[in-house]
Amino acid sequence: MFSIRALKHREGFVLDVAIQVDSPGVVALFGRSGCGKTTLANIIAGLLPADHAHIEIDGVALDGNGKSLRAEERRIGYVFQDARLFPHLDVMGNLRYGEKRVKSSISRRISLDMVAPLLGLESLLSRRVNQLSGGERQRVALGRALLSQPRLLLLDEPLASLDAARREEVLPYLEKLRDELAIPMIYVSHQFEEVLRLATHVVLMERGGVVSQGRLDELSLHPELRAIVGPDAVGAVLHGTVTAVDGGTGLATVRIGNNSLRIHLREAKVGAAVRVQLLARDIILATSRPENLSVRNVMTGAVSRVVADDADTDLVYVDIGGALVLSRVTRAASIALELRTGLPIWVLVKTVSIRGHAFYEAPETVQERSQQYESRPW
Ligand SMILES: Nc1ncnc2c1ncn2[C@@H]1O[C@H](COP(=O)(O)OP(=O)(O)OP(=O)(O)O)[C@@H](O)[C@H]1O
Repeated sequence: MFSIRALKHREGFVLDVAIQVDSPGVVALFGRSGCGKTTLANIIAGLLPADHAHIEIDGVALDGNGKSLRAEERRIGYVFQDARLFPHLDVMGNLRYGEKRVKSSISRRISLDMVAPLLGLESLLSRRVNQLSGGERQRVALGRALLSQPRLLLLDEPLASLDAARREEVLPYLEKLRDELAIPMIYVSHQFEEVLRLATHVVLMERGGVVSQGRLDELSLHPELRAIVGPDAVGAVLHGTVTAVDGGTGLATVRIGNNSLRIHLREAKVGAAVRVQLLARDIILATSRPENLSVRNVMTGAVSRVVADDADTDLVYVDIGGALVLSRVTRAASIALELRTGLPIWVLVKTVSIRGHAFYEAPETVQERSQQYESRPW
């Protein structure tokens, strides 16, 4: 789907990246401030010339082999931190602007009738830009970008200027774009929460380079990611499948590895693929089967390894059968329990502490949508 190589020298900074993503979905560029995310996004969009670039999206070469398409020829819908709407136009006028930029030779797959309900814009169409909240502005910016019939949406920290409540308001719309339109997206962020909810592939960047890339569950325990998000936000990200939903309690049972977890999930459906994060600080370990506890989620596994995190704390990796969970325990507890590789262990986690809101459709569904998408002549 994406093949990106870019080299750019700036005073005191070198961007040198190679990104290869074969699956459809949302590719998150994640890293600290100044690591080069926006520089790369601008090169992809054709707004910044690189010293060397090879950019291919869905088999279409945008840059490379001596040919570089101009920004307006790339069909990339770029949404920035600030919505950059036209203040003299109302919402409808801003959306129509996106449509006007489309060449007649391109078939229009995305219509205003589709975008308005998808982004909850129906009641806002006649509003002036200065009558919109920050979240609404970003939704209009997304709509305008979509109506330009992009082959790729490039979102550079689209929620960064919003407060937490507004971010929560916009995030479900981004999830809908990912799941219902299956439009390829590159999502630039330094907010792990957003990556956790949206990304299907993560590119971890540091000082102008790619440290690692892959699925978030594979990268969640990467030391560099740990260093960026900090000890309190460190935890295993796991993929599982909903096997049951209890209508009474609203709890979904999610199969992960050889174990099951009960999780609060919005709109959980049996068979849906789910992503959950278990923060290392919330995981309790026991060396014998625990009884008479209020904790609902008890998984079984074996200690995979124990590593020192700091002077007083150990990180314990537990294999729960095909997946690793991380627990942060005091060195004193680690010694008292004689934690060591191979030791059978029970892993406890309170339902309320599981971040299970991030979920997406079964990969095969996304794959199917993507194939439909690719078969369209636009
Ligand atoms: N116009 C410019 N001219 C020279 N150097 C620049 C320019 N813009 C950015 N840089 C430098 O390039 C490096 C990468 O910046 P970039 O904005 O791409 O990082 P980023 O990861 O997007 O950061 P942030 O998350 O803060 O937006 C930084 O060292 C920055 O100082």
